[in-house]
Amino acid sequence: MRDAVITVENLKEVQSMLGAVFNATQDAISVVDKDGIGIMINPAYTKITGLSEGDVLGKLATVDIAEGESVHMQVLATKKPVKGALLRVGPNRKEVLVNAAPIIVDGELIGSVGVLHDITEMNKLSEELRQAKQIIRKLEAKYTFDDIEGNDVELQNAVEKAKKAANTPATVLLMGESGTGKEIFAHAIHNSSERKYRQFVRVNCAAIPQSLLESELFGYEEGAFTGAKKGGKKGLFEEANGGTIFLDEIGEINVETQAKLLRVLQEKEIMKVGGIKPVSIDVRVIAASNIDIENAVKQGKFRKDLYYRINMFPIRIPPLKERKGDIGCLARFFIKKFNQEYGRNIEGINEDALQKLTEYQWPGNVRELENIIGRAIINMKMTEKTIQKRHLPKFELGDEKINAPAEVDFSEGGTMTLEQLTEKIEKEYIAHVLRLCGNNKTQAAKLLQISLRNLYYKLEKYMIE
Ligand SMILES: Nc1ncnc2c1ncn2[C@@H]1O[C@H](COP(=O)(O)OP(=O)(O)OP(=O)(O)O)[C@@H](O)[C@H]1O
Repeated sequence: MRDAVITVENLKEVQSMLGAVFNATQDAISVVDKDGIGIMINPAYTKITGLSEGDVLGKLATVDIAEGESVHMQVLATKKPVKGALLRVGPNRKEVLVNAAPIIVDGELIGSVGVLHDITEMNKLSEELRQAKQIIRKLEAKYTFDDIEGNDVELQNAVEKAKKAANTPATVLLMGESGTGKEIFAHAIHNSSERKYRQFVRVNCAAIPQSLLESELFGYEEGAFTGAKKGGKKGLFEEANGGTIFLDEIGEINVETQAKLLRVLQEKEIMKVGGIKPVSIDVRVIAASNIDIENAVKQGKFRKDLYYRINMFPIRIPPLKERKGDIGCLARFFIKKFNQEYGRNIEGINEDALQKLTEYQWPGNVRELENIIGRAIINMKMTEKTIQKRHLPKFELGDEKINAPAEVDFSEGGTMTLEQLTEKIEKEYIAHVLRLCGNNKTQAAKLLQISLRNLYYKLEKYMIE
């Protein structure tokens, strides 16, 4: 008898504790009986859904649903819990995340309990996050057509073509030597297209090792290969969904990945590595190449069908040596830019210096001219206001010999292994050749007689900028 009293007292205690939790929790709770008829709700339920006890108790579980399927009814039908269902409830169509579980007593189903979490705040925050990301993305694709300097007729034709392309969903192929401004064009096309508030993703196809390229571009499923991340990985195409993907150095993609890329362009869907279900995507592709892809097609290195696909809207950007008339305005443009960056007040460049710039062949194109102007300004005294010939650094191919052996100092003999010494010389020589080519990597690779991909590999290995 005494034991029974204690149990009853405990039961009361437990009951009032549960009641307190039930009433105090910020999440809405609703309980229905085995027939799906509402029997209990807590105050948070009314606060979130706007429905009072009178609206739901004694009524079928579907009464509070504005959009979606009743989770209570699913639980009662299956006797299994339901997790993470998204529903809209009540007259205000509040968006909630619902978890529900069956109530089973002595093996018998007697009802279902549901917990509804208000996700309006979470949605508001994710929307704010999305907008913040958009702004960052916009900053990422930072150039517009106004940033493309130059009056040359062929360059202006290219700009006009790019503006037209921007208004269409067409795949664009930008062709031009290294440093001619392909990336600025890609940014500008994206920024004046209807996708401008979405992601712009740049991929340097030559800088990603062949073995990783496919999984980087298309992603992979969990367990696709040894070392694959748990949960798999999104590919760059998926990252760019809704926006633009800029495939730089597209000529460097291997033939197998070319086949996959062709499929993406044709079917507008990607297949992850190790995946079985294609994923639909909506991405505008801008490809760029500084090699002659038509030639690569003839040599069997690039798929003809892919070439036709990407060559729908070809735009050729002329090298600087073909538009020397633009050197003056570009030089002045970069002076202005460096004045701001370095806090200087350089007023211009004189005729002699300009003449020297015009005589040069500019293998590194506009990028090289930008570097030369930057270095000239660094060479100038604070009191000097005009760039003169003597301020220009050595930049003519031929001023230094490409094959000049690197200076090797053996005084520290014995402190380096042969491998370390070989690497040291290799690093210096690559940096030297790159400088001579005005940072034109394609030309440097050609002179070094290594592939562009191998050059990228070595640049990363030796951390050469
Ligand atoms: N017409 C231009 N007006 C102003 N700046 C330019 C122009 N063309 C190129 N530049 C500048 O030159 C540099 C190189 O341009 P960009 O990176 O777009 O060249 P790229 O053709 O993509 O080179 P790569 O093939 O090596 O990637 C950038 O700093 C860019 O701002």
